[in-house]
Amino acid sequence: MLEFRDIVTPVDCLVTETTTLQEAVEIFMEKKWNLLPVTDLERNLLGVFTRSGLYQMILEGNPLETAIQPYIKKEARSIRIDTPYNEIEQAVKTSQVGTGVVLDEQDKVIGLLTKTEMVLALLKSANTLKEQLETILQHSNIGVLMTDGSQQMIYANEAFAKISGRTVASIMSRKLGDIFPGLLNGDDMPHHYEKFKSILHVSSYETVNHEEGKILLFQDISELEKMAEELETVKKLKLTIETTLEYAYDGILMTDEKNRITMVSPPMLELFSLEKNEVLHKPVEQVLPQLKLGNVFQSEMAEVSDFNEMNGIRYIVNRIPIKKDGKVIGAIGKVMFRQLNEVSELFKRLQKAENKASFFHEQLQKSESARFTWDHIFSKDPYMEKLKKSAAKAAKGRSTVLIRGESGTGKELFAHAIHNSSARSERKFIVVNCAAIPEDLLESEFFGYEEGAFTGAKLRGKIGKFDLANGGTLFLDEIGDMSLSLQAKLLRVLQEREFYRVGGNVRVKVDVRIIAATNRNLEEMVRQGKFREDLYYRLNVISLNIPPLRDRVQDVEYLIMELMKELNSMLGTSITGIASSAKTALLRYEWPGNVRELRNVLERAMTFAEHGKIQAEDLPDYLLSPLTEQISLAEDAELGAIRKALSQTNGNKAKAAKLLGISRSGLYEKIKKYQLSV
Ligand SMILES: Nc1ncnc2c1ncn2[C@@H]1O[C@H](COP(=O)(O)OP(=O)(O)OP(=O)(O)O)[C@@H](O)[C@H]1O
Repeated sequence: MLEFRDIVTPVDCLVTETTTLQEAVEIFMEKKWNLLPVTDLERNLLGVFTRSGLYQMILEGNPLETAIQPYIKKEARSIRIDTPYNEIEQAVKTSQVGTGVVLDEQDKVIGLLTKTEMVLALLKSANTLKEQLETILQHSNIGVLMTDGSQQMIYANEAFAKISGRTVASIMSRKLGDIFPGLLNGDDMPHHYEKFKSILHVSSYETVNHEEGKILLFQDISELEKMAEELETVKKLKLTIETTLEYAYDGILMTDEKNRITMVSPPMLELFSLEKNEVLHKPVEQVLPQLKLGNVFQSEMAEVSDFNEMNGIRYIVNRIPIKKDGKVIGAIGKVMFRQLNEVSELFKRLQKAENKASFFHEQLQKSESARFTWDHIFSKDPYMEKLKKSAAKAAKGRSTVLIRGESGTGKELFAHAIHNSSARSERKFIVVNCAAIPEDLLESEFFGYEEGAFTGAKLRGKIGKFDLANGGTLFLDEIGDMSLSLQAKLLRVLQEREFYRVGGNVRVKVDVRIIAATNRNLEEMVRQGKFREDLYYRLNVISLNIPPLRDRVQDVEYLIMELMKELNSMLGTSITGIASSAKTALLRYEWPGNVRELRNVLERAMTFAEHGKIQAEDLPDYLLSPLTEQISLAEDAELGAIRKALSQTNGNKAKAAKLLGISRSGLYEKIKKYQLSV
């Protein structure tokens, strides 16, 4: 910007009232000025001595040593140096006089301002401006064309030459319409000029001849298009990442160079119970400090955390730095928890299976001895307590014991306890499940066989269960399933305390205590001729009838607690609680499979239970919508009466039907309807 100071001609000589004509002539000759400012000795302006004053002094014949004082013009035009430049420009344009005196801020004379100097200065500044503009235009990416009033090209820059594919020289000195026909369509609005892949801005200016010249600016948009394409690619990439995050199985979040969250996946929000708008653009340290994602900004290395826990869900964090040119510009935090749960669930199951295997291995070691005592038979039911007491008393003698009761009520448990509290507890306890052994093998199972007993077979002899149990106890489970012929042989052993091995003719003496068990109605079988009456009386010396679990209401709750303790040690679990909804379902259920079923249900639930408590959903579905729920009040009463009748008659359906006053087939129908296990 042009400064006023730059165009002032400094006055370096002192002209006062006493300056002589000679001195004045000499100064005029040297300085070529039109006037001399006249001051006092402090350079305060007193007036001006002009060239015409000088000529007048000479013409009037003043001698050269005459002082100029009488010819000084008092009304001198002066301008302060701090006057703004545009005001000066205006003042010079309108002033009648060609030269003004310039005063400094203290009104002392410092110089002169002439119109010539002003014009020269303006010309110089215009030139500078032109040069600056040309430099800008030459280096600009915008193509520039300029015409005069007759559309004659007067300027084209390199950028335009590049855009149009011509040289500057070939463009210049030609008419615009000749080389670029149709370039000016009369519309001055910026528009897309397809031929040069540019946006064209056309503007008009007034030439020195007052004609309308044109300035055309071409903005190359091929670069812009490339950037737009890149932007589109970036946008697509962002969308891909966002979609991936949306459906990611793990919790994932990304941060920028200031570790502020830029993207986050729904599982991450779900795990930490957060909303997207609570975390987005926030520093990770503020909203999810537990991820410790800031670590990777220091270490610049990916790392994996130890196990952490959130609301009982275990998770691990993968921290990954995002690097650009060796600098960390962000981080990715990946939280794995879903697979972990599955893996740890499988791991848990494996552990439980291993515990179970070792438990059964231990049990196997003890298989030929009675494992259970009275303490293993859990009950709070007064009748059961009485039953245990009488069984314990009976155990002391050597009489045969017959244990009755539905499947899973604990008959075998009683047999074990009887043996263990008998005088034979140190001897063997042998179990034979009469229903599980094929009919044709039962005899040899019981009595064994001699070597070579079977024709053609080079079989070595086999020791039978009676031999094995000698001195101890033989538990005959499911005695009601034994064939009549074997019943006869069994009866003989019981009576004579001796037997013959299969294929043998030597009498073998044995001292075996028999405990038999069945869930069948032996009396009915005797009546039907399916069970020998004499054997029935022989076995039924001491009879223990174990009531079903549904008739021992208080036992259900007690058994749940005791069995849970036992199962915990067997499965290696630490399930101690049970949700009330689950408990209600267990208490409401009818338990057709008795304690065995209850035990199985608990074992399954404890395998599935998380966080130390059995929930309703850990129970099998059939337990949650029990049949009883669908039974009306009247049916409820009917069911109760049938159960009572059956238990009073020891499961004898004929007697029970009589008691109920209905036909036997009617009773069978009801049993089917209520799915009673008898
Ligand atoms: N009172 C009880 N206390 C603890 N566990 C019991 C009790 N009654 C039964 N059980 C358990 O229930 C399961 C079935 O018991 P057990 O085998 O003695 O029944 P069972 O009447 O002999 O059955 P089945 O007639 O089908 O042979 C066993 O796991 C046993 O430990």
